[in-house]
Amino acid sequence: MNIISSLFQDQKKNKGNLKGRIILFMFRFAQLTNRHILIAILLCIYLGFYHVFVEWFLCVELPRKTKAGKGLVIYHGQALVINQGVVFGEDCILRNSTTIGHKILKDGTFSGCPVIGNRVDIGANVCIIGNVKIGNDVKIGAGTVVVKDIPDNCVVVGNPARIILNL
Ligand SMILES: CC(C)(COP(=O)(O)OP(=O)(O)OC[C@H]1O[C@@H](n2cnc3c(N)ncnc32)[C@H](O)[C@@H]1OP(=O)(O)O)[C@@H](O)C(=O)NCCC(=O)NCCS
Ligand SMILES: CC(=O)OC[C@H](N)C(=O)O
Repeated sequence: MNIISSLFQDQKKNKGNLKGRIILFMFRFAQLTNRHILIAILLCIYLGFYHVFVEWFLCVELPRKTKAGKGLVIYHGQALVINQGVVFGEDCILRNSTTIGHKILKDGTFSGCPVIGNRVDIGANVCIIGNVKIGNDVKIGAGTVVVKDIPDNCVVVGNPARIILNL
């Protein structure tokens, strides 16, 4: 993944959305520390600042280890919680009050995390949990709870998510 080109694409996609731009700039910069332990050591004060400012003040948990393709958009962002194991494709949209992460299995271990395709538009108040795969070109309606795989090219809504439209 090219962090610098992702950074430029994110900025382009978040035009007019200063808060999204700031969060994503700081996220991509924090991702540089994934490249080598020495970079992480050099930037440890920055990582502390990223953690306090973005997580505590802006209420967006977007760990530096989360994999995200270029062109990520964050609208509003409050109460957005993403697990570090989540993978996003390119040009995905995230909004407020959304949780994407793993679940605790019956034996007490953690499941895998969602793998999300390209051009997935995730509405407000969505939960996507567990080892699920979301296809490309998917719209996930506000308030949807996703616990199973979603195929390409569709719109899903509800709890549990159901397809209302094939695109
Ligand atoms: C899912 C979504 C993309 C569908 O938009 P749309 O294609 O214009 O769909 P429609 O409004 O024509 O609704 C189609 C049907 O789905 C239902 N529906 C739409 N969105 C729904 C949702 N989020 N949850 C449950 N049902 C929903 C409608 O009630 C309608 O049902 P009906 O056919 O029985 O009357 C949109 O409703 C949505 O939720 N977008 C998220 C945007 C968002 O989060 N905005 C907040 C900004 S912070
Ligand atoms: C809450 C709202 O309407 O926000 C609009 C914004 N463009 C979005 O899609 O998130």
